[in-house]
Amino acid sequence: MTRLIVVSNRVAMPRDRAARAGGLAVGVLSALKRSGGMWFGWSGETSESPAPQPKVVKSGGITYATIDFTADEFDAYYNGYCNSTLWPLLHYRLGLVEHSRQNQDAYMRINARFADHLATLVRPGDVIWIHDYQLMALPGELRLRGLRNRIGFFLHIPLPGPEIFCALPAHKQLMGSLAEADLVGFQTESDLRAFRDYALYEAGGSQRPDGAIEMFGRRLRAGVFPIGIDVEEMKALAVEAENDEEVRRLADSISSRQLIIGVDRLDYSKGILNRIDAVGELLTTRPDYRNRITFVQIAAPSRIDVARYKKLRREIEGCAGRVNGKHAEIDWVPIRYLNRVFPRRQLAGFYRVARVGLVTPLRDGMNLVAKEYVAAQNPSDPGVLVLSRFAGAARDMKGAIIVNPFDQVEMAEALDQALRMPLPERQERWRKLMGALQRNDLATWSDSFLDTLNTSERAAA
Ligand SMILES: O=P(O)(O)OC[C@H]1O[C@H](O[C@H]2O[C@H](CO)[C@@H](O)[C@H](O)[C@H]2O)[C@H](O)[C@@H](O)[C@@H]1O
Ligand SMILES: O=c1ccn([C@@H]2O[C@H](COP(=O)(O)OP(=O)(O)O)[C@@H](O)[C@H]2O)c(=O)[nH]1
Repeated sequence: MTRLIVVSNRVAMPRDRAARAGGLAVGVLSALKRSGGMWFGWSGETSESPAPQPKVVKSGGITYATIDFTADEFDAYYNGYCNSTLWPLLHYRLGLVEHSRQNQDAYMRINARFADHLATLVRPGDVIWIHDYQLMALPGELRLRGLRNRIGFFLHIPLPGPEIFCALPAHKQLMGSLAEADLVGFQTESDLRAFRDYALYEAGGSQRPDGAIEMFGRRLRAGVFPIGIDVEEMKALAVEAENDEEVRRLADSISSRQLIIGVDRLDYSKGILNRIDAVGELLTTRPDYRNRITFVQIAAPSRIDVARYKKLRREIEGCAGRVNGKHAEIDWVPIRYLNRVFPRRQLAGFYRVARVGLVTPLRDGMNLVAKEYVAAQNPSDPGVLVLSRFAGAARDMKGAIIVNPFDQVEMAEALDQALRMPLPERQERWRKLMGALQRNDLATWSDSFLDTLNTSERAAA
């Protein structure tokens, strides 16, 4: 049997799982639990002199192999190139992109170091599945070291068209590296189209009748594999959470009001400011909602050393404070803002108590929170999902109220519609959404990606 080697920047170690938020780790872990194998990546730690060999831990059929970065590498690679250059660029935010050659070099060096370690860990016949924008240079680095294994690459975040992507000075290096993979996977058709456009119109490549893409002298497959969730797990968590102390506290404190919930990493791609303004707009235009709703926004700290994230935190505090200041009454505040990470089992309970799940990113690869919210609902009294059209999740979640997160008025109207929605319509929409989640769950995502990878033709163009 072939062994699966998963490679991602972040590895969710068994001991610190509850402490970190992020859909990639949740998805990868659950895929590895099913197949067993090895997970290689960054430990999440920095040290002055990282050990020359990865630290290896075995648990539950998975071998975890992790390396540390130095503080300087963490700064230039993770805070710098990954999260101040690639992240804003790939989320269509050219105005936020910061670029420096030093950070680009650090990114290339870390990708090369990952390849050095993998070259010693990987056996012939292993299948390598690389995840996300932090490791776009890795397929090329692995080939440079002579590895002939099947390599798959999955991009969890959006890919903009070449008009935007080519602003990146290293666009050719990174796309040239992806071309060394056997399969490149995306969350949506729009991301795949952007990749194809790059191949055809920027790299002078072509598309073969069987769908394979040729560019930079290589032939590879590319496809859409939208990530899903473990629906049964989330359903069970939500039912169990009814007895959780924090969930009870939330439910008791809401009393007869209607709860609107937002759950995100604190990230500008998630549209938290626009969302708070939309709640303010609702209370301004429909004052009868005063004292009848509560909006709970959980914003889990993320990338806290990056300047733009620090600034956003201050902006959210200011924005929530303004809306509360304007609309609060002596015994009620409309917005409860929590700047911390909650374990998923508690989130499941919070989702179930909420009448509205407000998921309005300005741009998002998928957004697993939208899917978790739906799976956690009580079938006899389900809540309503209000979802941004710019989340990958919007592609197949047609039972949601779909909104443009840049349109505050439309969002306030959607909230009003959700809060007033009669039970039969809520149930009908929920059944439709659950159908979509079940047809395309986490197992479907990893199985279909790995099946396609294992059967893809492997040849240079
Ligand atoms: O590792 P961090 O810097 O702490 O960030 C957490 C993860 O955020 C991003 O998640 C993405 O993947 C999700 C699952 O496919 C998807 O639903 C979401 O839309 C994406 O934003 C990031 O892509 C990961 O690499 C990070 O680990
Ligand atoms: O306090 C929190 C906030 C979020 N999450 C989890 O983090 C993931 C976020 O994934 P999503 O795809 O929505 O966005 P990402 O953060 O990966 O961009 C979901 O599984 C959430 O349940 C969590 O465990 N605790």
